[in-house]
Amino acid sequence: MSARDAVAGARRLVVKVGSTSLTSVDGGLDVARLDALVDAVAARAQATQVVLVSSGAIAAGLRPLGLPRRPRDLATQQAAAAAGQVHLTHAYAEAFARHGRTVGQVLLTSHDVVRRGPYRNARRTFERLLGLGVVPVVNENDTVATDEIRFGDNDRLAALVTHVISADALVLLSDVDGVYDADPRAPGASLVREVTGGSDLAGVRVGKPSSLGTGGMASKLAAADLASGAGVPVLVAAAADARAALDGAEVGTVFAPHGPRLSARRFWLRHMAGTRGRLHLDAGAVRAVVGRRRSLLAAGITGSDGDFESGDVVDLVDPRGEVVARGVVAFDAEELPEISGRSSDDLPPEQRREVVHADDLVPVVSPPDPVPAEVSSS
Ligand SMILES: Nc1ncnc2c1ncn2[C@@H]1O[C@H](COP(=O)(O)OP(=O)(O)O)[C@@H](O)[C@H]1O
Ligand SMILES: N[C@@H](CCC(=O)OP(=O)(O)O)C(=O)O
Repeated sequence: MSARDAVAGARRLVVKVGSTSLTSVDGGLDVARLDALVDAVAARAQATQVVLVSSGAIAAGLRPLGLPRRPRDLATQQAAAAAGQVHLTHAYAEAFARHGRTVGQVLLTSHDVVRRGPYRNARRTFERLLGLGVVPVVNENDTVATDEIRFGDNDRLAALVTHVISADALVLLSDVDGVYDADPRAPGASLVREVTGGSDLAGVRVGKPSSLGTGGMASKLAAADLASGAGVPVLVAAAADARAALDGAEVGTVFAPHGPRLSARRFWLRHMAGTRGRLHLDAGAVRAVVGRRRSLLAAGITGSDGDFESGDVVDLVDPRGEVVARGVVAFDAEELPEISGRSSDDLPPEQRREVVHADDLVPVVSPPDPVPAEVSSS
């Protein structure tokens, strides 16, 4: 089955739409475009469970706060998101109501999907919302997300949500009708219709995001690479072509799936941007953790650095200093020196547990095909 057919036939679908497709350049929601998008999604949602990941909170907050352009500092971005998210959700609720559908707002930070408890909650909530026929409308919880726990861009968030709900396909909608081999604002750029491996992207050059977008095409490529590399077909298309895209028409750029599907927590652990510290492992621990997929015990740790707390994500490093795995640590940084190198029998009962449980651990593999980063400055 082709990736376009997979999108058309998906029983569960994640559709992500970017700020540029929902807002006008001077800030403020473009309700006509939002309505048109909702018409397309609602038509599809009759036969398919659809989760909508929508950007646009910051852009929608500019006008209400009297801001002339997208702010650069995090605090003002967060304030704009707080004001804008209200308008965004309201507009979606009204637009879907015209189709007799209810929306549910889901705001996530990366902690909510890395930590086991919140992850299970989020997954359960999605299942329940979908079971009730509600269309979940997801965004990053911008007001509380700090630099360390940000997804950073909604393309990545959408790739992750696709895994959280085990969706069959991911559609990334933007103001551009697919991936071009060069910045489409420059003359002569042509559309790449299908990506089956990194070689299809070898000649692709990526320019800056539009003035309202966050990640630009580079982040869409990275998200498409993450999702398709973990077994999910991806389509990048124009929001204006949403209906055709969701019907499997020959629009946009498709990324064929390759690689095994990972659980969402492992997917995120492997690909998340930042970690809070490092645990140094001896050779035996590396063999146990990477080779035999065992939990990491205190006995195999030779040292640690960083300022982490129990529940944070840390890198696991081999004796040569290479990162070999990532995992959720079950101790605070200050407890590690006291327990490192000691066998479980030597530890007091309250510390006799895995430092990183096997379920919270994923080996790190380097990506086979590099994704183009932003190169031009148009
Ligand atoms: N090689 C490329 N192919 C397609 N679009 C590109 C490319 N390089 C830069 N872009 C720009 O990326 C923009 C889309 O990213 P962005 O502004 O972040 O949108 P969104 O808000 O939809 O996430 C388009 O407006 C396009 O001009
Ligand atoms: N969470 C932010 C959007 C972040 C983002 O990735 O934006 P975009 O590049 O337009 O998809 C917001 O709602 O404004």
